[in-house]
Amino acid sequence: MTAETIQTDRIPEELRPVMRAMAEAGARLAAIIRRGGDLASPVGTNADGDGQKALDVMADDLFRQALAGAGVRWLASEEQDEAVALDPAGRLAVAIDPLDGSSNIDTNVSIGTIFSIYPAEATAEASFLRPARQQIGGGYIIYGPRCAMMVTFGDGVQHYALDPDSDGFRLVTARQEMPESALEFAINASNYRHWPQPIRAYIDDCLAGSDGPREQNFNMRWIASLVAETHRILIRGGVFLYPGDAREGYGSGRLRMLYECAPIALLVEQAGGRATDGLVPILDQGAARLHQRTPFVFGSAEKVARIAAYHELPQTEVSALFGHRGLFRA
Ligand SMILES: O=P(O)(O)OC[C@H]1O[C@](O)(COP(=O)(O)O)[C@@H](O)[C@@H]1O
Ligand SMILES: [Mg+2]
Ligand SMILES: [Mg+2]
Repeated sequence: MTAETIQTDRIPEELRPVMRAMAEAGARLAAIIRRGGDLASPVGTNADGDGQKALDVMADDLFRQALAGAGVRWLASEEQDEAVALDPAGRLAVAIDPLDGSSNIDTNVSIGTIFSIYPAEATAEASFLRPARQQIGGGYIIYGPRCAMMVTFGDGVQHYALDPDSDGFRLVTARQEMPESALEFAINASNYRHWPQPIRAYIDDCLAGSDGPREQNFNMRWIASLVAETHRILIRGGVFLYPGDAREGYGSGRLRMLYECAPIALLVEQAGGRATDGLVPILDQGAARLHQRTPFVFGSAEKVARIAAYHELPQTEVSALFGHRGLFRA
C-alpha cells in the first residue's frame, strides 16, 4: 500500500498508529470479501461455542497481525478465549469483533468489523473489564456496497469511506449526527414468543401502527449484521433491539458487551442517540468477563427512552391491551 491507509488529520496523534493498522487490515479484508470464494465454510468453534467460518478466522489473523506493530499491549477478540499480549511497551488495549454478521458471509450482505480502544493497564483484565465510558475510541468498518468506517475518539463521530483508487480511508463527514427520529425499528421478530413482556408490549404498539396507541405506522428492518443495522440507524435514525429472552443461553441476549455493544454505544451517544440494556446506559456498565453478553437497545434518544419507560411500567399495565396504555398515546 503506497498512500496513507487512512486520512489522519482528525485522529488524535497517539491513536494514529492503531488507526492506520485498523484501516490497513480493513482494506485487505474488503479486498478478500470482494474477491469471494469459499469464505463461509465452517472451520471450528470459538470461546463461546459459536461456530467459526473461514472468514472469521482470516479476519482475526489479519487484524492481529496488523495491530502487532501499532502500540497495542493487549488484544481481546471474539475469536480468542483469552486476551493476548502483543507489545509489552504498547499503551493501548484493543477489543475486536473481527467479523460481525457471520451468518451473512455467503449471501453477499453487508458484514463488518467492530473495535474498541482503551488505555492499556498492567493486566488484560484491568484493561478490558472496566466501565465502557472509559473507552478512548470505538468504531466499525462496514464491508457493504461501499466500504466505510465510522469512528469516535470522544468528540463526535467521523465517517470515512475506502477510496478504491488509493485503497485508503478518506473522511466523508467530520461529525456524523443521528436523525432525532425515524419510523423504523429493527428486531429479530422470530423470537417474539421468548421476549420479556416490556419488549413484546413495545413491539405490539409499533405493529398496531395507526390503529394503536402510537397512532402512526412503523417500518421494520432486520439484516442480522449489527454493523449494518448500526450504519443504517446512524444515517437514517430508528431503533435496534436485541433483548434477553427465554431461550436457553439467551438470558442476556446475544451480543457481547466488550467488543460489540460498548463501541457501538460510544458511537451512538457521540452521534446524539442513546444505548442501553433496555433500561441502564451501556456506557455506565462494563464487562465482568471478556465474552459477557448483554441485552442491547440503541438508536434515536426518544425511542430508547420510550423503551426504558415500558420496562418501568407496572406489569398489569404492560400486560393490558395496548389500547389501554394511555401513557403512550400521541
Ligand atoms: O441471528 P440473530 O439471532 O438474529 O443474530 C444476529 C446478530 O448476531 C450477530 O451476527 C452476532 O455477531 P457475530 O456474527 O460477530 O457473531 C450480529 O451481527 C447480529 O446483530
Ligand atoms: Mg458480532
Ligand atoms: Mg464476529
